Amino acid sequence: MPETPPLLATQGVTVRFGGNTAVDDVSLTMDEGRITGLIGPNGAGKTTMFNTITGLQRPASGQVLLDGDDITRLSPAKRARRGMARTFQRLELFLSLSVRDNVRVAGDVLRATSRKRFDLDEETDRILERTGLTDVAGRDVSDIPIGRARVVEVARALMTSPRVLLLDEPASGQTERETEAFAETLTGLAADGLAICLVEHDLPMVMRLCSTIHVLDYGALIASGTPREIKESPEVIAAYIGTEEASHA
Ligand SMILES: Nc1ncnc2c1ncn2[C@@H]1O[C@H](COP(=O)(O)OP(=O)(O)OP(=O)(O)O)[C@@H](O)[C@H]1O
Repeated sequence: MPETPPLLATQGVTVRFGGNTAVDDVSLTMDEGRITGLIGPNGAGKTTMFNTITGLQRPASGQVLLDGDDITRLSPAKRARRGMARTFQRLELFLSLSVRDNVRVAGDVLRATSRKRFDLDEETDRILERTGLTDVAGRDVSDIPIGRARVVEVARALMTSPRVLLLDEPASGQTERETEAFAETLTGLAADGLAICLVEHDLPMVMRLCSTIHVLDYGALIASGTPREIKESPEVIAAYIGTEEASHA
């Protein structure tokens, strides 16, 4: 029996900006039903990896595979249609719209551009409930704490019914309590089968939620493993965990 390929994989991905190698020969995987961490110091190449996986950045070499299919040349829109969704480090929300409308509009776009048929209001309510946003649904995004606005971004990404969800520093700006609730939401989403990839400087959160963690340093993958393996890796301690940077995490 042939082995089932990971839901998402990169193979030997290299990205260069002029003479600077931002990502250097990186191979990693993400599986359905799991939260995978992608960590490393500032400038290590995490966002560039997300951009390459979602199609915003063309790699100099290497492949991105979804279900084992090479999607390296597909546009971001085609990848989205195949089940990829992401959030950005900077909030990309409509500040003067309500939380509900910010989420609803993503479903509206999906209905207009795909053959998917669903009740938009029902689906919006379901996602708001799923992400714990029902209590602020009617408020303008500009009027809620930034930590909860980050969850609105996630809710919006969920409206496209993704199979892979890439989150770029989703907990930044969250209070401890918000992070606690958010972590529970992510665990629930993964339990439903979603593959989640988390770029996050909050190391305790990453260690608690992720089954596998990939560590980048200066563009190179220096370790991949369970939280325990990562915590004990001499390379990771030297490059990241042992540095002052990690003490801010
Ligand atoms: N569009 C670009 N043009 C030139 N260099 C870039 C570009 N985007 C990223 N870089 C460089 O590539 C390297 C990796 O950057 P990237 O933003 O992927 O790191 P990161 O791990 O996401 O960092 P952070 O934790 O600060 O978000 C850095 O040296 C960065 O300066």
